[in-house]
Amino acid sequence: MTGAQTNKSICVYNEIGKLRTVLLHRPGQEVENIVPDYLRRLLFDEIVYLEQSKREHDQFADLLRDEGVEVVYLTDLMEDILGDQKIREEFLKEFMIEGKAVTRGLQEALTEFFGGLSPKDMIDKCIAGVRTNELKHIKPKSLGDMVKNPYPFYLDPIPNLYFQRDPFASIGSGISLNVMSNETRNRETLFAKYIFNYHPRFQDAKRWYNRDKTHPIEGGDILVLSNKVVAIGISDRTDPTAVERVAHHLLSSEEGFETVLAFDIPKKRAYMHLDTVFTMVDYDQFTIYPGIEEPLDVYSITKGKENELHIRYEYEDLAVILKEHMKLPAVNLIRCGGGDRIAAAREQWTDGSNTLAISPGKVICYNRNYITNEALRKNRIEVLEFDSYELSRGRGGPRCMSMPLIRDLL
Ligand SMILES: NC(=[NH2+])NCCC[C@H](N)C(=O)O
Repeated sequence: MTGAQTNKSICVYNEIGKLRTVLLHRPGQEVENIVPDYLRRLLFDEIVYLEQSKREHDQFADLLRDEGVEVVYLTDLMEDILGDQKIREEFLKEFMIEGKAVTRGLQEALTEFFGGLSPKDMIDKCIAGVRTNELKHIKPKSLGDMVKNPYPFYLDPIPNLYFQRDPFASIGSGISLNVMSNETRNRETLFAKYIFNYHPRFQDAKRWYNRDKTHPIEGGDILVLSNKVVAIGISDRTDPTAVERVAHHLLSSEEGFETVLAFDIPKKRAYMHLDTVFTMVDYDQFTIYPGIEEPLDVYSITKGKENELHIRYEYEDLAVILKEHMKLPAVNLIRCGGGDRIAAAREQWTDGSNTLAISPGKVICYNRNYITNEALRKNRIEVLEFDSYELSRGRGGPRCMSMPLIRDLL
C-alpha cells in the first residue's frame, strides 16, 4: 500500500518512505519579537532576519511540492477550527493561562483584543506574541495589573514554531503529543492538542503520550526507523521516563512495533535532539555526527512478560546494533563533515546531520553544509539543497522544520 492510498490521517512507519504529506509552519512576526535580552530563554543564539528566512522557508516548501508532497500549514489547520466560537473561547482561555496572562484586567483586555480578529489573524497573533504597547486600556483589577512591569510582552512570542518536528511526533497511525523541556516551547503543543482534538481530518489519530504528563519528550528525539523499530533519544530535551512511557504504549498497541532503541546522547545545546546528530537517509544508510559515537549508550526496550518492558544495554557499536535490530545485511554510517573534526563540528552546528528524507536515498539539506552534502553524494544519496543563511540561526535543519503526516510503507 502506498501512503497516497491510506485512509488514515497519520501514517508514519518509517523515516525514508516516499513522503506524501508534511506539516510546516512558515516563520512570521514571532521572529521579529526575538530580542537580545531574551535570546537564550527563547532558545535562539542570534536574531533572525525575517524576510530572508521566509524566502528560505518558501524554497523548502517548493522543493517539497515539486516532489509531489502535500504541504499543510499549521496556521491553516488552526484557522479551520477557530471558526467555531466555542472552541475559540476554550482555546484562548487555555492559551492565556499557559502564557501566564492570568490577572483579570489583562485577561479581559486580551479577550477584547482577540475578539476583534478573524481566525487567521488571531492565530498569527497568538504565535507572534502581544507587546505591551498593543493593548491600550487595561482596567486594573488585580495587583498584577497595577504594579509596574518593564517586561515588553503581555504574551510571549513563540519563535520556535517553525521547528514543527518537536511539539508532537507522528509514529505509526498515532502521535506523541509532547511535553516540552523548556517553558518557552510549551504552548506550541497546545496547537497540536486542539488540532488533534477538534480538526475533522485528524480524529482517528491514536495517542502515545500526552502533554499533561510530567516528563519531557520532544519530536526531534523520535525516529521511526522501520515498522518494527523506533529510536528515541535521551537528550537535553527528552527524559528516560518519557521514553519508557512511549515505549510502553507503542509496544502494547496493535501497531506492530517490536523494539524501541533508546539512544543516550550527551546533554548539550549543540545537539539538543537525536536528529541533530543522527538521521536516516536510505534503507541501510544514516548520517551521524562523529562527536557522539564515543559517548553513545544504546538500550533496547522490548515487550517482556506480563505487560512489563524488557530493557537491555546494547554492548555493540552503533552500526552493529542497527544492523541487528533492523535485520539488515550491513549498515553504512555517513559522517557529518566527511569525518573531518573541524568541518564536522562546524557543519553540525548548522544542522549538517539533520537531513529530511523524501524517499529512500533522496534527502533535503541546507546548502551551506557542503562537505557533509558531498559525503552524502559520494554514498549515492541524492541531495536537494536550499538556502540556509537565516533559518539555520535557530539551530534546526530540514528535519527539525517538518513533521511528516503520511509516508509510503516500505
Ligand atoms: N528537531 C530539532 N532538532 N529541533 C531543533 C529545535 C531548535 C530550537 N531553537 C530549540 O532549541 O528548541
